[in-house]
Amino acid sequence: TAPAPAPVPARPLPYEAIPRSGRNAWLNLLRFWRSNSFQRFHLVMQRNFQRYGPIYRETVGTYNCVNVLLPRDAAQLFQSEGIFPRRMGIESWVAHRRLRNHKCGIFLLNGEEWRSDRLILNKEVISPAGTRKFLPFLNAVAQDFVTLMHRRISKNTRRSLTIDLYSDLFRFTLEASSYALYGERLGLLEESPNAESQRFISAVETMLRTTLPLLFIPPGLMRWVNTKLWRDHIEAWDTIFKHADKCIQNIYQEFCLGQPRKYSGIMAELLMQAELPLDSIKANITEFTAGGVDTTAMPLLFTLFELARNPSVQTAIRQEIAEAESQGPRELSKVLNSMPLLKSTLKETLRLYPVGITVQRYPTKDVVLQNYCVPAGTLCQVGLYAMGRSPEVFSNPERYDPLRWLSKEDNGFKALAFGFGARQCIGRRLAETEMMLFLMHVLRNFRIDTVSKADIKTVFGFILMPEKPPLLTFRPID
Ligand code: HEC
Ligand SMILES: C[C@@H](NS(C)(=O)=O)c1cncc(N2C(=O)c3ccc(Cl)cc3C2(C)C)c1
Repeated sequence: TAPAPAPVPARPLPYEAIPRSGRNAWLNLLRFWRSNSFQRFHLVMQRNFQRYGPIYRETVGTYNCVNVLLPRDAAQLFQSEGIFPRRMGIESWVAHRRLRNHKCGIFLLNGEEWRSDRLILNKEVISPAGTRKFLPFLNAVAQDFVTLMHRRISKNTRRSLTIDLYSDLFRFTLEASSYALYGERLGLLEESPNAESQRFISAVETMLRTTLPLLFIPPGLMRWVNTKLWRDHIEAWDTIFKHADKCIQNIYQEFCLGQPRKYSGIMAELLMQAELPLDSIKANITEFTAGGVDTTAMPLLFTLFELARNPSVQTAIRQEIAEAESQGPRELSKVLNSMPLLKSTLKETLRLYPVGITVQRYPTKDVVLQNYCVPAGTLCQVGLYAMGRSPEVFSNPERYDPLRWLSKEDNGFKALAFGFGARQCIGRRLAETEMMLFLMHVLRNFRIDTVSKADIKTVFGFILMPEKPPLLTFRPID
């Protein structure tokens, strides 16, 4: 009998046929606004995927977007992103820059402007050579964090400390990223951290929190709809820029007095290279300063919690750290590269708790997603939170199991927490290194326990965060 004819690929269905969530865009916005669904945006997306399948269209106000969650559709978006990949802009941020006559950093730039800044910044911020230079700075801060915890515990009659680590983690990530960026210690891990830096940390939190409701309002409207929200947003931005400007001034003075002989951070390298004008360096360094706090603190909190409620994983990592140390003193980057389980633990945390809950792109050519034709220029986004918890993508998705990343299974386009391609997170290496060094030193010195083993509820406040920070117990390991 003749072989069965090859299956003819079904002609892609038209764009209009893509399942849609909710009919009326403005009704959706109202519903969202009233029920404050912005904070549960990641859960709304997850429910929509369960209801409509692996692709659906969403219109909330002026925002129209095609949502996908399968790795192969993420790969399709990567294939069609072009050489100037683009995400949805953040009007309220751009509006502040215009109001204060500041340049934008690469997060807000697009096209040729984005690409020329990005290629210059890559060399100091994300390249292996750049990472090796700032790695020792991050290590020093991670060690100081352990010293701080020992000091606190020694004050206790009990040989343990049960604490809400939230604010300490922000101090750690700001101290570490500022040291890598400016080559200068803020002293946040001392007994009495200085008030100005505390103000900066809370300004970043206020800015992120007020960004959320402003995301969905057309730019012109936002000033009138809710003046308090807008005023708080601008005030927080001004505090952020004032702090970054002070740090930049300090290093700029020193730089003018004579070029530092040894490496003294990313900012100094950019000044010496003189490939970027000073106002572009300032705009980007400000983004990195503010973008390096909450984004890295949250995954550390989630990791410590998961290791506390998965003690066997915690023990296995401690074993891996001991083995890495037993191979004698080596360059730190080599030590980190010999801890695959620790690196997979970060991937596992970011699978269940992705800091950025989506990756967005505007395809530059028509693309077929789930056999639907999506025209070029349509905003598309990969639902990272939903992907990370989808049984179609990960077996036993609710299980915290870092070993899943070490199996020979094809994990292509499944670890997207830092995005993909030329426009992926430029802070990726800084964040990964900072988190690995922190966990290496903390796990080598303390056993982590948690009071409650119940799942942490998450809220979306421009970044994914815990609704209530978990209480963690630190017990020194003699
Ligand atoms: C030091 C700064 C810094 C840190 C730390 C940082 N980011 Fe980013 N991230 C950026 C910047 C800047 C961009 C925009 C890059 C661009 O548009 O070229 C970005 C973009 C992203 C994107 C979008 C990528 C894409 O393909 O569109 C994701 C996702 C992301 N970051 C995730 C993370 C996660 C997860 C962490 C921490 C665990 C993190 N970031 C920490 C600076 C940082
Ligand atoms: C959470 C995630 N959102 S995303 C990029 O995936 O949509 C994200 C990932 N990496 C970095 C950030 N940043 C911040 O937090 C932030 C604050 C203030 C400024 Cl001036 C600049 C930033 C950036 C965009 C760097 C945010």
